[in-house]
Parts: sequence; structure tokens; C-alpha cells
Amino acid sequence: MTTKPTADRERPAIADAPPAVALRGATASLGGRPVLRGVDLTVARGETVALLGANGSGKSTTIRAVLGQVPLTGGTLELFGTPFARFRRWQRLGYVPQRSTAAAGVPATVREVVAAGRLARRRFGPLGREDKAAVRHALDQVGMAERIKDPVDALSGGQHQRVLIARALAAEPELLIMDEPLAGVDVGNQEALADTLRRQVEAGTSVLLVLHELGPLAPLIDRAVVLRDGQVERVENPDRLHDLACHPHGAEPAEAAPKIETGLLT
Ligand SMILES: Nc1ncnc2c1ncn2[C@@H]1O[C@H](COP(=O)(O)OP(=O)(O)OP(=O)(O)O)[C@@H](O)[C@H]1O
Repeated sequence: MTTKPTADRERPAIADAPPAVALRGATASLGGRPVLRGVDLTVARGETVALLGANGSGKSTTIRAVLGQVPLTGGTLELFGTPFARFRRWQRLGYVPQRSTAAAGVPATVREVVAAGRLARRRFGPLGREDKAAVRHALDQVGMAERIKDPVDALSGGQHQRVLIARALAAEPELLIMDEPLAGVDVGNQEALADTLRRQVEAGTSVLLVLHELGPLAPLIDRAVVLRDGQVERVENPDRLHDLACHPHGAEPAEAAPKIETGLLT
């Protein structure tokens, strides 16, 4: 894990910067059914926010709404302080989709998949030196550099997942959005990925991620937003303090809230 990208990230100063994500009163429907029913979600610059909740509670839909993949029927969304309709700087975002939706069976090499993470940063055409360094660095970070020439079809599920994480890292994003990034990844590699994510966070990256189990990522989480039936049920800090600013649905006292334990919310 030695290669470094040649370009610095050119981040703006993050003190006092508008939040990476500001979703307010978001409503959305899928298949004619309301799926998000007034979700408020803020990810401050440099913050790591976990979305938790039972199957079908709206976690993936929330992050897909943040990415513009699910249109809002109500409420507002701002990314880095820019109303969504005017937001164009997609290179500031990296996205790791839910594994089942990402396994499309496309014939591509590991290098090609990870290089796709550079698309928002460059014109079409051959990879430049910076792109190649970023691809190599991202693969180093997930421990997959040795498989760079392999077809992704030849990877196991967990290895494929690590390549998808590398694709998001290759974008050198200021906001990483990940849908169950550790699904199918073995414990040893979960620890390694948690370490990678910790370095991203230390470098100032904001992170929004869907998790079923906090696992080795637990120490990184600043706030956990628990969804239920398309609404925020509660918001918890690691020390179980509530963030009322982000919890418009009536938070219970912290001592009454059940402790967030691995696997208990699903
Ligand atoms: N394409 C779709 N058409 C219709 N309904 C959908 C569609 N996608 C999701 N839904 C519904 O929206 C609701 C929220 O789904 P979502 O995928 O956001 O849940 P989730 O919290 O991410 O669940 P999981 O933990 O199972 O990934 C569910 O009831 C689901 O059935």
C-alpha cells in the first residue's frame, strides 16, 4: 500500500463550509407507494453518518435520493450548499452501490471498473498519469492491486465489493456514499477497509453509509440515523446523545433509547 496519487485533492477549507448533504422533509414514492415520508438528514463536512434500520425502512432510497437517482416529490436537497437542481460537480462524490444491484455481469477488468471512478474528473480517452496513480492507489487501499488485470467476473463476492469501494475512492471524493460497503467482506478485510475509511475521514472526507452492522466501522461513526417506515425514528451519537437538530420526529431521551448493537436493528 505505497502508491500515492500524484494530485492533491484541492479541497476548499471545510471550516464553516455548508454541509455536504442537507436533506429536509424529503418525500419520495416508488411504484406509486410513499417510501420516504419526510426525511431530514444532514452530513456536515468531515462527518461520518450511518443510516440504520430494518429491511425496507428506506435507507437505500434515501441515499439514492441524495444521488438524484430517486426524484423527490417534496422537501429539499442541497449538496455542498448548492440546491440539487443546480449541482453539477459530481466529481466531489464517490458512490458504492448496494452489492446486489452492482453485480451486473459486465465483462470488464478490475482496472476498467476502478478507472470508471475517474470519469467525472476527466475527459473520455486514455487514462492520464494522475488517473493511473489514483486507480493504483485506490486498489492498494483495498488490498486488490495484484488483481488489477483480472476480469471482475473472476473475483469472489467480497473481492468484487472491495473493487467497487476502490472505484469510489479513485474519484478522490469529498463525500463518500456507500450502501452496505462491508456486505460479504470477510472480517480481516473489514478491518482493513475500516482503516482505509478512517484515513479518508482524517483527510476530511464526509461519509454517508448504510449499514446493517456497525462492526469495525463503529469507532468512525459520528451519528447514526435510524429509519423506520420512511421516517427518521431516532438519531444517536456514539455516546447515545441525541442530535435534536436532525431529529424532527420527537426524540426520546437518550437514556430511553436502546443501545445500537451489531445486528440488532435489522
Ligand atoms: N423499485 C421499486 N419499486 C417499488 N418499491 C420499491 C422499489 N425499490 C424499493 N422499494 C420499496 O421501498 C421501500 C424502501 O426500500 P429501500 O431499498 O430503501 O429499503 P432499505 O432500508 O434500504 O432496505 P434493505 O435493508 O433491505 O436494503 C421498501 O418497502 C421497498 O419495497
